[in-house]
Amino acid sequence: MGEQESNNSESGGGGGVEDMVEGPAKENGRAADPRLQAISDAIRVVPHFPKPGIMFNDITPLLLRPSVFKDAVDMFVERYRGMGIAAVAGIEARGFIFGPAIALAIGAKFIPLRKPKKLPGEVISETYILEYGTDCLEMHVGATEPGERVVVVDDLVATGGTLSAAIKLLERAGADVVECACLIGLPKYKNFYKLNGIPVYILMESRK
Ligand SMILES: O=P(O)(O)OC[C@H]1O[C@H](OP(=O)(O)OP(=O)(O)O)[C@H](O)[C@@H]1O
Ligand SMILES: Nc1ncnc2[nH]cnc12
Repeated sequence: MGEQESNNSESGGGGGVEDMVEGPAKENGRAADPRLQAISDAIRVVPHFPKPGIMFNDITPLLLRPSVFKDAVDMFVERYRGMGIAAVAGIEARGFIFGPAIALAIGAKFIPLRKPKKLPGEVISETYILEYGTDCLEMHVGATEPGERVVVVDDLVATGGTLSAAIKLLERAGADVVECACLIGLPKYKNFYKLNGIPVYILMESRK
């Protein structure tokens, strides 16, 4: 089993606030999408989890409300349907909750980007720095073909390190990463995203 590794601890290079796509709350100056309030209300902010000082955005209450969960998925489906997206790449673990539903609805395949030593086949790897530690993502060799249009899905972007690692994995395999999509963006980091020029679309900023 081969493994190719690359380290993005110096951040992805390029990027910055211009990579941020305004979410539906502000898009084109229109009124906020009426579904957003219930989505926002269903996200619980837990102080000091998993470490002191971290305000943890917990999406599990949203999953307990099927109509609100569906609205969140639908908002991404409405954005990406008809855009020639061949694959949705979901980031373990919480990108696995939203990504497959979006992929099925737009007729795309789903690519799991997993934490180390979970995928049984040949993988490529990227290490990255988190708000509260370091981690690594892996993807099966052959999961995507050169030139395929891919959207990366996760629940939340904080520093952008995880999305940056995902973009690098996909681009190393020749994919055309169109956009990253998250429910939540942490505003304290939004000027610092390093995502190699790939836009990040968020439904909302964290309330705290
Ligand atoms: O923008 P960043 O600073 O990289 O942080 C965002 C990432 O952190 C969280 O996952 P986490 O690493 O906690 O893993 P988990 O979903 O397995 O709990 C979240 O689901 C994102 O994947
Ligand atoms: N504040 C936060 N809440 C939930 N997930 C996170 N991942 C990184 N920072 C996070």
